[in-house]
Amino acid sequence: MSDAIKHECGIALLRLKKPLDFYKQKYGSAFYGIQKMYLLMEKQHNRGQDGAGFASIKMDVKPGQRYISRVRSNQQQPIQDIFKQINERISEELTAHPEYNEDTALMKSQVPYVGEVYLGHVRYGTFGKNSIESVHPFLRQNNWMHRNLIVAGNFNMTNVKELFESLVELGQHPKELADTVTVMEKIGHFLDDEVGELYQDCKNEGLSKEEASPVISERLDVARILRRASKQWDGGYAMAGLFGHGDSFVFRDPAGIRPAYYYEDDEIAVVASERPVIQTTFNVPFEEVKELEPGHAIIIKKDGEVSIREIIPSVGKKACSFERIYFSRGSDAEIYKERKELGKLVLPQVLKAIDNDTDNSVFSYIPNTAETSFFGMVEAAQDFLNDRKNNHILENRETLTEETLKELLSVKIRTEKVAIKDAKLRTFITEDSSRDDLVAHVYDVTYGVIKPEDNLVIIDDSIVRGTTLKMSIIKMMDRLNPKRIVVVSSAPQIRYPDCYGIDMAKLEGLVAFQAALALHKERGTEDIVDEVYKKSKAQENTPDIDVVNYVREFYAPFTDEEISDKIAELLKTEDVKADVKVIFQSVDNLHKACPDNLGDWYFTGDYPTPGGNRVVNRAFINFYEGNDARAY
Ligand SMILES: NC(=O)CC[C@H](N)C(=O)O
Repeated sequence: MSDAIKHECGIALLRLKKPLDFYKQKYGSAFYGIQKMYLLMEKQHNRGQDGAGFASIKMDVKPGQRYISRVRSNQQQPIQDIFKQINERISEELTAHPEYNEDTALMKSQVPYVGEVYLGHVRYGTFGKNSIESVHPFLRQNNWMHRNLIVAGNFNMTNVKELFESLVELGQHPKELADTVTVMEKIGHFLDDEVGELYQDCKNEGLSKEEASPVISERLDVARILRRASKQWDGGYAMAGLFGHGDSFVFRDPAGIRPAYYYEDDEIAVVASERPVIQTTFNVPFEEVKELEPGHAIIIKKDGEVSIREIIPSVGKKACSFERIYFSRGSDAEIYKERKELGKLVLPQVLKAIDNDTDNSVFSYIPNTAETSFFGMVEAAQDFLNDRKNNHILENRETLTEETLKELLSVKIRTEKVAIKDAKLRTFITEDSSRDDLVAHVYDVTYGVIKPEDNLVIIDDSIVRGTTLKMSIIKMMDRLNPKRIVVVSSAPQIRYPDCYGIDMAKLEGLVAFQAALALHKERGTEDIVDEVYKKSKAQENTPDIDVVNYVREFYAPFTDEEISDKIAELLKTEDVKADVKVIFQSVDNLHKACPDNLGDWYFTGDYPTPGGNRVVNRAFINFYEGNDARAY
């Protein structure tokens, strides 16, 4: 990915089902859980680097003992930072009290972070700022154990403002507008309600208040709380939560937009945003890590019982395809295959752009996420070349000599590592032209591998704004003097904003949008732009369910190729000598390659929740009115 998009978040929930001593005996450490959490989080660091947080719960402690620990950071290396803090704190205790090492129960009662239930989070914000207050997990404290709630999520709701207002209507006074607080308070409200009802039952059964507490924990119906809390949620989410007494859950939205995977055996239950993270941390095979179904929650009760419950009926799975294209680590067995397939499926268009001249073409990629699709593209190019060789041999069967055959077989697909990502260069000079020169050097190139008659084919996983392509990559490639630069996107054109957890909420930033706008200007069809605005404006107060995505009409007059060609024009600065072409995957091929992740709203405008249409509507109004704001 050459464009930096802040996106995603990662969650990790771990429940140790056995007493801590078990892990000490079997794995040699009472810190087993903390170490595994470190791995689960570090191996998801791709999902969030603005902040990281960790919370743990000790079960069955005596009144007066601390049982919830939490640490959060928004420092440069947030995961490292929180584990450094945890480590220092634990070391302090153990240095002062070496006897804890011998007694796990004592250690648990005295040393922070040592517990049975853990929740970790890595964050890229999609709402609000990057202050430490916005870093998950969020904590809602209470003197009743089961009313304590800790929440972290990979999510974005399209209707946070309405959710916030409905809390106010309930008589609440939320102390922040952070979306996570809003969601947490919703759960908290119904938790309180549930506890109230259960207490009434206990009272009717003749239990004292003290006796009622553990019974309430046991009977707490987490699925019911989630069902009631999520009634008005419109968005993509994998919400994770812990209750003070030890119950925990992860709940996935009814379209399965955000991912969640889990694994369970008799020692642990674990949930994470990506499958291979669980595979590698606990050394379990692919098949044993399950995907949480859309609209379902995994609920882990304090007694260790794990259940998968339907919370909201699924509206049809529309899992985010961007997870497959770019966000998730490519070490997932399926994702790896899918990315290769994306590279393979885009090749016919590439061949067209280079007039089938593979002999005078060098294939390369933008590091690192496009590497896998590059392998797929090259394998397909090799197949193409082999076919050509076959045909040639069959046609010239009579005249072939050993020498000509040898020569023929020596022809290969030329692949090179051309683009190199350099360390972030600080733009210390603010004067425009010097700054542009520095920006150009964000990528560097390998010299000496391109001939002047060559096509240089370079694949990227996707093109969002195109800024780095324009300001750096294409300029640097041009220094190698190729005849033509073909930029290939393994994903289709990004035309619409995201509102489900990727921070891509403004239309005017998208290069496909800029291209369509330029085409309207060029062809004098700006009345369509005005028309789309008028229609958008007219439905500003329409209920979400009835809002129509009129932004489609903005793109409708143009073919995909016309937009691609215009993008190429926009990305080619005056100084660039080579011919520049840009190629995008088709949406059909995307679905072919990633058949289980059909969520494609950023490419097609088909939003899987009603709130999506409101967001795209608002995004267009924002663009037209020059309002530089997120559309949710
Ligand atoms: N990327 C995400 O999932 C972000 C989570 C949440 N919306 C936040 O901004 O904190």
